[in-house]
Amino acid sequence: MDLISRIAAHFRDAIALHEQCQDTLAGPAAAAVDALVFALSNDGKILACGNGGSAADAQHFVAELVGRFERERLPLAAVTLSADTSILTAVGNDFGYDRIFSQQVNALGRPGDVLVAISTSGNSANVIEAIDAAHSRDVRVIALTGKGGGRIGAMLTEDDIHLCVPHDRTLRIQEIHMLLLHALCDGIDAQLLGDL
Ligand SMILES: O=C(CO)[C@@H](O)[C@H](O)[C@H](O)[C@H](O)COP(=O)(O)O
Ligand SMILES: [Zn+2]
Repeated sequence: MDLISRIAAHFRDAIALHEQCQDTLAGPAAAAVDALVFALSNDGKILACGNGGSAADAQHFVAELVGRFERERLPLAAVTLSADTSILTAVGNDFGYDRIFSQQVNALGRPGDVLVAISTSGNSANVIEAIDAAHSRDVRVIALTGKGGGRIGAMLTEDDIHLCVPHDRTLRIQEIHMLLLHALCDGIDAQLLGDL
């Protein structure tokens, strides 16, 4: 396949997946907005984590909550668990990589908080341990996954919210995850500030 056809195929595949997700994920994403707004309006905070590209997505999402999205508003309480290199290296070095997020959930998580846990495979051990820690601390979980949800899909409770992208390629799943995270920011602002 020549390079232009190869790139065009990315667009075609992404368009088809976006259309599919428009039908299946808008409802669960609206429930996620309600959960986030409820937490933020009741002194709760948002913790977000993921590995690799999902670490960048978590950071991107939190920056838009603490800073701003499209409109000026009060800063919102949110922390990225995948951004502090000293914590990540100390906990990873002393206790193991699987504990890098759960240690922070145990340090920071309080009942009424929300953990936004991002894993395209649904199988990253450190994200799984973070969700376990969230459950033990009455922190609600919003999980963004793909590939059928993996072990994370199987461990979520009725109180949690699962946004599972129906695709097997990490890059496509990440593209929808970022759209979802922007939709969550937009929904939060619409609830707090009114429709644009
Ligand atoms: O961004 C990418 C691939 O697009 C990679 O950095 C990717 O995020 C990493 O391989 C992650 O370790 C994958 O973890 P996960 O999404 O399965 O939890
Ligand atoms: Zn990537």
